[in-house]
Amino acid sequence: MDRPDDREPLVEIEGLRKLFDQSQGIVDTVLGREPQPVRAVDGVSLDIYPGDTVGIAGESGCGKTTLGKLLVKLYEPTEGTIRFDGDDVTDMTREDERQFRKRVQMIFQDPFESLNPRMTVYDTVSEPLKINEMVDGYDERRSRVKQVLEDVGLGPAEVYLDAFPDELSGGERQRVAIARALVVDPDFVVCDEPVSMLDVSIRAGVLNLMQDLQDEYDLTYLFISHDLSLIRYMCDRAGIMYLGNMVEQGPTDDVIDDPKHPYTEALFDAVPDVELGDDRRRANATGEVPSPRNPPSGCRYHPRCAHIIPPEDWGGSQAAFRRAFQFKLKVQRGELDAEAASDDGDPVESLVEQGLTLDVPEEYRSEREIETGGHRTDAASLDLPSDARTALDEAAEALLDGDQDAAVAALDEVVTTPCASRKPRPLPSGTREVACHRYEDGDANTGAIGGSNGGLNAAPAED
Ligand SMILES: Nc1ncnc2c1ncn2[C@@H]1O[C@H](COP(=O)(O)OP(=O)(O)OP(=O)(O)O)[C@@H](O)[C@H]1O
Repeated sequence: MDRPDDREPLVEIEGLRKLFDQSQGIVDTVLGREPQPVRAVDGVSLDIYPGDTVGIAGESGCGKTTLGKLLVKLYEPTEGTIRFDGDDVTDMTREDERQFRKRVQMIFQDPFESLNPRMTVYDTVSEPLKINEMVDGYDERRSRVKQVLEDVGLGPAEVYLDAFPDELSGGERQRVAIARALVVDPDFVVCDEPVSMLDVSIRAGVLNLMQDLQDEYDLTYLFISHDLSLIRYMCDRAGIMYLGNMVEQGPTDDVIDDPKHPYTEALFDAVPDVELGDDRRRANATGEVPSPRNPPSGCRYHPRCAHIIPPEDWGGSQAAFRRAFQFKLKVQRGELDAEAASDDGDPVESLVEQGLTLDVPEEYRSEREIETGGHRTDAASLDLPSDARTALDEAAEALLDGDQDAAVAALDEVVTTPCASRKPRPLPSGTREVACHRYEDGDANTGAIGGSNGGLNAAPAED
């Protein structure tokens, strides 16, 4: 993979995991099920180089904030290592940890929550200096605080020193939070959605300020954001997370302009202000994000993936396989309505049609899908191979008999995917690293698992 240069990384993350134990819900308790931990971060590796701005993007709940908090040691990892400037962060002496806490800071999304309402701006910004015993005496401390306030655009500083947070605007409050982070002259700052709570009209000003401060204070940034246009604007490198995994990482422009992982493609499709145009709608995710307590086997993304890989002996197109796989998922989840189908002329046909329909979540719908209420209704024209069609019919008949297990068993021989059997390793592909079975031979168009593509090449993804 393309590396910025031959410098040593400032932050090295390897195999990082954070599982949160959660108390059981009532259903689990009644059914006597073992509580499942939330797999918030589940095997992330990433290097961050000095002076870089790295962006982490992904849907809500994919583990971005947890990753950020692990990096500043607000959480201890369940597994894996974080090295900062060569030192293992999880195994530090008290003195090393004191130094680390000075060198690494975090700016949070909500300046209303991150600032103590009972502390003045001076007290807020000077507190880290006192805790870290960094400057001698009141005069020096006051002059340092004033300098940082001016640096973050709160000048003249005298106007702000005695103000309380509720006397400030949202933008001013976030600048105070930035000043508090910078007053100890850190090397690495994790910025978790730093402008998302601010009025749109002032966001650019705060981001530009953060860019200026990066030069002035010689900072390395990790930006966490839903906002892909912000990631594009601020970050040299981008990492895309899905259900606790890093699915793709590399130079930001490459990741955005030529996404390789199907999830990255879907994510950019969903963002109107990254102007990709309709011809870039190469992949759409289907369904909702699964629970991180019980993530899918193999590739976490496979149940929603537009490029899911058919088995080697699949006789139809990839598009047809994807529909058949959606059918199987709906059978497994008990989502097919056999009762409604029974009222139709041909209940088997009706149930098969129901199962083959892709349900596209609102944020991913194209104009055509919005018109059809999020369903793609051209299931009848699919080139399903005859053995698959037979399996689907058998499954539908079993469902109509009320036998879900038999329905799943009917599909198990024919509708299988290598994507569900093994988790893909992040591997270099061009300028980046991609964790997708389609790239295990280096390029999506030259093969798939085992060297044969099972019909993958011949079949472009559905649009
Ligand atoms: N302290 C915690 N205890 C239990 N579960 C947690 C805790 N913190 C986060 N989680 C869970 O871990 C998963 C990842 O959460 P996280 O906040 O890291 O995601 P995120 O990508 O930052 O989401 P968002 O963009 O909504 O902030 C979620 O399912 C969340 O509910």
